[in-house]
Amino acid sequence: MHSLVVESLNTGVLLIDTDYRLVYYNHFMKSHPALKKADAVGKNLFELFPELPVKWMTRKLESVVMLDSPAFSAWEQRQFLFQMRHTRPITTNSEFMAQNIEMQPIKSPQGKGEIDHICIMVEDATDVCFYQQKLKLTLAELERSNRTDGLTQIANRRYWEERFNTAFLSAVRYHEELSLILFDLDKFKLVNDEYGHQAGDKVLIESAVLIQSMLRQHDVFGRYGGEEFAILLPHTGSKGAYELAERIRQAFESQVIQYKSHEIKATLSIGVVSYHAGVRNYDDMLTRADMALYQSKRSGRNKTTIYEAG
Ligand SMILES: Nc1nc2c(ncn2[C@@H]2O[C@H](COP(=O)(O)OP(=O)(O)OP(=O)(O)O)[C@@H](O)[C@H]2O)c(=O)[nH]1
Repeated sequence: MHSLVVESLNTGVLLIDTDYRLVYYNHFMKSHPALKKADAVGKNLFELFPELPVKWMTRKLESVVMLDSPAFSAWEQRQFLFQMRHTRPITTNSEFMAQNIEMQPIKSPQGKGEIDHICIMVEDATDVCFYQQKLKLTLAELERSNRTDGLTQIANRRYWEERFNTAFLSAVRYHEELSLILFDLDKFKLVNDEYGHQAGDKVLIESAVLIQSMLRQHDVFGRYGGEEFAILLPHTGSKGAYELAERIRQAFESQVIQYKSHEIKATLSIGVVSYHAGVRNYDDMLTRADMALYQSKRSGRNKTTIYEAG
């Protein structure tokens, strides 16, 4: 009767002796290729299952016998010990069953009161593993979309400001160089009025792609407002920032955006500011970049102005 119950379990059960020879395995374990043949009983565990991590598992099994206490292996650390295909109708990142394993010391009734066997239980954790992976991916995607501007797919204002704040504190603390480029599309209202809002959107999207391609990995490019963008340049002084701003302005000026039968051209007005002792705080730096940008607009647009103190 007992063996019938163990046979029908939806958990794998293996019984081995203290020389690691297989004594018994239940029906669940028969889906393992090594146990498909009838002559597995009596064979050494590690010969039967070459996928087992011998050193690690021997240590575990020794401790089960020596300490008379169970040992475990969770799928989070080792996805499986026994390489068995899972039978779930779901797509996971592995064709193999995720397993939680428990190794229990056994004193057989006919023995001398010492531990003479170890029972290894194999629980199928594929479902949990699958849903955890899915949750992890969903959370990562949520985090990404929380910091991304929906139209241009670059950093949104909140995330950009967060990064700017951190970079600013680091520049103050470690006396690092830090620059900021703020820019705004010129007469963008006319683009919308002349070609429609969708055309305007396309200009914003393609402009973001063009500019992103000109930046370094550590630069943080964000959409600051409607047609206003900001680039944070860590470890960059005013000369480097100005040169990059000019490169961007010129590339932008030469860019032609195709929308239906229209060829749309646009220009940028840019303000550049670099961190130096006179800058009191984060807002101060932004205000100065904004003043430089305004100066570019006032002096005819399609210009780069670097903020000069005084
Ligand atoms: N298509 C589109 N237009 C936007 C978006 N966000 C802001 N705008 C438009 O950008 C225009 C900004 O206009 P203004 O602030 O007057 O500035 P401007 O026309 O660029 O003129 P200057 O900045 O003075 O050169 C407005 O028409 C907004 O509707 C957007 O996501 N998509």
